[in-house]
Amino acid sequence: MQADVPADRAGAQAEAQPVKGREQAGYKEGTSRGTVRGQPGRGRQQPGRPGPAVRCGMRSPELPVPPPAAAPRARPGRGRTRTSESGSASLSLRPALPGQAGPRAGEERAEPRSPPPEGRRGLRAQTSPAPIDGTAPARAGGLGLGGRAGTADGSCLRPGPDPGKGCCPSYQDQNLPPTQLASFPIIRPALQDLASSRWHWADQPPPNHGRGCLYGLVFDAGSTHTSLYIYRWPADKENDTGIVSQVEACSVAGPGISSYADDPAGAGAGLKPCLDRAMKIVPAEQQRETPTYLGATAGMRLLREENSTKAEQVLAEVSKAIGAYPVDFRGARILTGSEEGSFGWITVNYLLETLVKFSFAEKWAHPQDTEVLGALDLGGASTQITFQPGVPVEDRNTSVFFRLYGTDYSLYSHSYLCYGQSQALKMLLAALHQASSRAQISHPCYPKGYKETITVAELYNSPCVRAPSSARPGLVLTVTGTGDTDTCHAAVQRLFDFSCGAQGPCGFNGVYQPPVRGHFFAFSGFYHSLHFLNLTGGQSLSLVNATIRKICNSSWKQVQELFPTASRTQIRDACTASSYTLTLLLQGYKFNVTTWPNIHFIRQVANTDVGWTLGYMLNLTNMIPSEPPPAVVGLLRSIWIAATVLLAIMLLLSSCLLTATCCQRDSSGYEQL
Ligand SMILES: O=c1ccn([C@@H]2O[C@H](COP(=O)(O)OP(=O)(O)O)[C@@H](O)[C@H]2O)c(=O)[nH]1
Repeated sequence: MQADVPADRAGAQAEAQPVKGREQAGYKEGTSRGTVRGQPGRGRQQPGRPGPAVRCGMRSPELPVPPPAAAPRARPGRGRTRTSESGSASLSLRPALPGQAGPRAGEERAEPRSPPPEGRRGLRAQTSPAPIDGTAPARAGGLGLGGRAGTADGSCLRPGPDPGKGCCPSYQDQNLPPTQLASFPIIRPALQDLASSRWHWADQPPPNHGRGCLYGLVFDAGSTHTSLYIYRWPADKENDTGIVSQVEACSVAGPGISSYADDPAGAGAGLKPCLDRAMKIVPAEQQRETPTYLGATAGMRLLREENSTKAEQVLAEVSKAIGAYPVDFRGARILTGSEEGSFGWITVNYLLETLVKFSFAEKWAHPQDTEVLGALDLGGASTQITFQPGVPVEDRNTSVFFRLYGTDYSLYSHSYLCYGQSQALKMLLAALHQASSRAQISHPCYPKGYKETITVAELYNSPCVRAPSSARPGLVLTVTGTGDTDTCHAAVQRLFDFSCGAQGPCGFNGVYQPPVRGHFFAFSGFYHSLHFLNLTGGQSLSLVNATIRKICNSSWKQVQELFPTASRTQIRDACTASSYTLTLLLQGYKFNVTTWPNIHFIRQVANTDVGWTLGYMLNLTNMIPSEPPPAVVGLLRSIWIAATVLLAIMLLLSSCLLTATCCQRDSSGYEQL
């Protein structure tokens, strides 16, 4: 793990070192192969609680290094790279303790270089209603997911008067046709069989029809905002599999919790409306057994770089606020970049059932013909790339191992701090300011005719940017848009160092990255920036380029007319954000015209938001075992037995055929063999 803070334009630089052999709550760094450990088979804990099965009824920082400047290349197999937040990781299932903060300064050490419905029998297949753009039609559920049903807002199709009760997916609700398969070739194999067979409950209604759900709550405390995700799954799980569906995503008013550094109590108070909402959804008698987590991401990683005390105070306040509710609160902590990327990868593949799925034999099985997907996450303060490269990951800091359902996954995962959208746009503005060295800034990515003012203090309020020593905090800067596509593109590119040198493949800023492989889901900021321009529907790279070019050449008046209902900030940033997204994907992560179609811009899968939170909860609640569930073992054994019997029959038949042939030849007067 390490961290880099942009040195010149970026401000501070820091590194965090892997902590060998130490296991943190929910995360283990180091080089050893690890697993997402579950307790397969009998005696396995039910999600969300220790002990016997629950019956119901009763979600280092590294700061960017300026490109050409001095970002030493990552050396495969060696130490640290800059601008990274990854680390060799293997996820454990040890939950965070209540109130426990995440990795602390010593654990994800930073050395600033410069200031700055059940998986139940009978369910053969299900799908979700026809998705809107950004939602993938998938078999609801993932590892053992049977499916889910829901509305666009994530609520139950038939919530009833009390949304907390009688809301487990029902047969009728889930007997829906798969749609838009063609849009997602990677998941087509998994879906086609389902399409042809029609989703249905195999033999009988679900045992828990209308009742028997467990709940889990995860706060995603991002740099720009906080959301509370309310998940639910059937209590009666079959063979270590289950269905987790998103009941609701409650958006917390205001900015991300890192913005409350000088008012920590405000961060806690802001969570209450969503906690109140959750208490209306989770039945009263189940609240105390509802596992509840808060995971903070890059915004808090940056705050911790700046002021670890303030970061701890914020975490303490949000913990206090959540702890005041009758839930099984299991801690508020700061995720490492590697965790953020890894849990996002788990979420994606869980939702698409690429890790294990319900087979025609009505058994949970490891899909033989399905490739796992990669995950591309663009937050406000960091961006993550996680995928299975198919070649050994040469840099231990970016390698992640998982053992899920008896299958080993060797992944590449890396997080670039400060290269989230908001911080990258801030770095761009700071770079433009420093290039102008006046109180007037010409912004080539802002529309021509657009004008705004910003103080030096506001511009340089992040460790990702470092104010020039001559700059007075109170100085008011005037930013004027010039709407110049080519100049914009060049300015965005200067945020990165794309050179890889002679030491092997890289992403950017000298960070090792094997060539991208397979299909990817791109979510969060990747989705939002392109969705705003209607470019998330599988458009060709040339069309995407042309559209962004057109937007970037538009005047302020023209873009306002184009997006009459969008906010001023959204319209202002349309060109910058989309240009940044494209540059990051193509030159940063090294996608090209051939691999571009393999990127699927997605917001939701089957009414569940794609992000790290679901994977986080699945891990911490032991819902993903490292070993195959008994059903899978059973299936493999059955296959072995069937294959043996078949071989015996074939040998017998061959022997009979040979004997018959010999006798026939003999009777025809041929020489005996
Ligand atoms: O409706 C939305 C919701 C989110 N976002 C973007 O999605 C990302 C969410 O990032 P988050 O706050 O989670 O930041 P992190 O802490 O993960 O870096 C940011 O780039 C937001 O600008 C957006 O553009 N529109």
